[in-house]
Amino acid sequence: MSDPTIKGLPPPPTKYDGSNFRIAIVHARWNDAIIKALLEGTINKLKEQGVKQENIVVKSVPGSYELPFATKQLIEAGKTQSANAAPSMIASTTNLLSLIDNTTSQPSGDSQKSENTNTNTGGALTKPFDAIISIGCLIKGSTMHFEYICDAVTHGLMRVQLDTGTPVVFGVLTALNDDQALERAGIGRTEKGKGHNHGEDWGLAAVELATQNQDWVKGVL
Ligand SMILES: Nc1c(NC[C@H](O)[C@H](O)[C@H](O)CO)[nH]c(=O)[nH]c1=O
Ligand SMILES: CC(=O)[C@@H](O)COP(=O)(O)O
Repeated sequence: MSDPTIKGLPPPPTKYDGSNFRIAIVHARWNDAIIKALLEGTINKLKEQGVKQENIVVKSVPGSYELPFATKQLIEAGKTQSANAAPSMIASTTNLLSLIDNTTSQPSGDSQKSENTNTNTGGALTKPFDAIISIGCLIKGSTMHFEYICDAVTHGLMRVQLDTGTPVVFGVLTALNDDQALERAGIGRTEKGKGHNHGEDWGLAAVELATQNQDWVKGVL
């Protein structure tokens, strides 16, 4: 086992506030016991940073090979949902303003703000996703299938985030055996102990990148 004082993710440089973020998680179902542990670790860490349960959207696909396509489609679906919600948001804001001052008022610049933080009647945000976490677990078998899927998924997820401008956290374990995967899901069963749930690192990365990206897209450094 590597030296934990050397390898690993240090605490984030600052405490991030995830309370206004909308995060999507898309996970494969292969190697389900490991996926379930990773998913729990990810969601717990998101909520620990203030992301609300109603603003965490979870979808699943059969295997890791489907992750890049599903991730891309989820990002686009979030943008479409936000655009569809915007007119109703403006209308309801206008109606509310006219009720308040009893005169018809044009949507203020604030309506732009409401478009960016749309909420529907359920309280869940309907703005585009601030980050996506793509979770899978690939375990080497006896053929080259493992190598090809690992390579395709890795490059596919990187391309999705660069093409869309939405942060995509790489939550895919590429394990050579079951125990390597179990240890990285925090449910190890050998003398090495339970290990560390990498889902926690992915939850941290999602909120950090969402925070930094909201400044970068506005030209704030
Ligand atoms: N062997 C694993 C797979 N294989 C399935 C593929 O990901 C894919 O669903 C299939 O080829 C149909 O397109 N998936 C994993 O996530 N983990 C594995 O260990
Ligand atoms: C990651 C895989 O696709 C792998 O589990 C498939 O196993 P095999 O190479 O024995 O078919």
